[in-house]
Parts: sequence; structure tokens; C-alpha cells
Amino acid sequence: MSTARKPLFAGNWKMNLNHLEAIALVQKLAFTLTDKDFDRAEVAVLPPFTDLRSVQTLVDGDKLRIVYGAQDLSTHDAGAYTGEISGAMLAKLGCTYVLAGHSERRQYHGEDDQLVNAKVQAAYRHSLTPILCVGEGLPIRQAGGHVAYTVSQLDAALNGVKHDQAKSIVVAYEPVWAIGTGEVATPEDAQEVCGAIRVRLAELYDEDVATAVRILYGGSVKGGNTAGIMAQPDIDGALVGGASLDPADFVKISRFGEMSG
Ligand SMILES: O=C(CO)COP(=O)(O)O
Repeated sequence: MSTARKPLFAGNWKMNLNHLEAIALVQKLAFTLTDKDFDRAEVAVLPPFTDLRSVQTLVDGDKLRIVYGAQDLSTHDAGAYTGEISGAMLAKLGCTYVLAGHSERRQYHGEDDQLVNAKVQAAYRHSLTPILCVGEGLPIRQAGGHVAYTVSQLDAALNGVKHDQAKSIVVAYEPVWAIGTGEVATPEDAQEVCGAIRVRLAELYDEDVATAVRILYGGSVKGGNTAGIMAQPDIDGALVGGASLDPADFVKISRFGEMSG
């Protein structure tokens, strides 16, 4: 972590919690997190689409400092695309962030680099900040190709993205073998790839972009392993799956793994 960038802890709820459960979880987080916590780090939740309106009403009504976003968006802005949700709709719901290219979308919905690039562009068209997810599967890691593979995903996703847009992107390095498996990457393993992502951003754009972009680690992050991850120079926060459904653990993660704020 560098003091130049505000850390971001984002909870990807995946397909969990209905809108009533969403309200209860956000209320619990809001009750525990203090202004000091929000001054130190940005805390975001990424609920299912059906929860977003309820979360918006709660956040606006109680003037909460928690921000929120969606887990996916359409490459299209409107039209005959049954079942899709546009960036315009998410913007209207007050979303700050939207995931693009989560490994579960790539794996179960056949999203390739070109589609992920189109989703990143769609997010920018509606002033949403993309959280671009990249990361290798186990065979690539075992063959030693993890840095090259992840950097090539980054290259493809940023195709046509302009300097000022790139400056605001969030990149999440999520090695597929560490997602939901309890198998967390060592802080050094995570740093190796996150550092390479930052070097690549400087090559693709310039130092200005490389210094500004927040790079998160994701994959079995818990309160107990956050401090080691956050001690790495190129890791600026975490994208949290399972542990983000547990308010006490997500608060601990948001406090860099410390118990109290
Ligand atoms: O996919 C993830 C977040 O997007 C990580 O999930 P887990 O934290 O459950 O491993």
C-alpha cells in the first residue's frame, strides 16, 4: 500500500442476499464503521442487481459513507437485450463501481478479453468506475506463466481506453485458484503480479496513471490475512467474496486486518 492512493475494500457478494438481507448487512456495516475508518479507506459493497435500489435508498436516506456498485453490466446502452442491465441503469441507481471480467463471468458465461474490454468501455460511457478483474488459473501458475497471462488480460481490457479514463480504473488481481478455495496467495505472490500490473500501466500510459491506479488483491481474503497483503507496496486494497458476507470480518478487513478502528 502507498499513502498516495486511498485503499479500497470492496465486498463482492456474488449471488447471495436478497434485498432485505442486503439492507440488514449494510446497516450492520454502517453501524460499526466510523468516520475514521472511512477517512482511511473506501468501503464498497457490490450486491446483486435486485438489491441495488434498496441499498441506494438506505445509503442516500441515512447519508452513509459506504459506496456501492454492481457485479456486471451490459456492453450495450439500451435495446432488445433480454435479461441485460445497462450502465445507464446502474448510474441512475447511484453506483460508483462495476466489476468487469470477474473470473466467474469469464468461466461460466464465456466472457473473453474482447467482451471485457467492451464492458470497461460501457462503464466509462456512464461514468462508472470499472473494477477490472484479472488473474490466472492453476495450470498457468504452475507453468510459471502467471505474470505474462495477467498482463495480457490487462492489455486487452484497456484497448482504446484513454489516459484520463485509465487513471481512474481499479484493477483487481484475483488468481482463480485462490477464489473461494481458502487457498490465499502469499503476500509476495500477490505483490509480484500487482507490481507487474503497475509497471505495465506505466508502459501503456505513463507514471501518472501507474501511480494513480489502485490495484486490489482478491482470493480468500479474510480479516486474518489482510494485514500481510496490505503491507505490500503495490496492493491498495482487497476484493472480498465470502468474507464480505460476514459484517464483523468485513469490518476487520476494512481496518487492514486490525480488530478496532
Ligand atoms: O472472487 C472473489 C471476489 O471477487 C474472491 O472470492 P473469495 O473471497 O470468496 O475467495
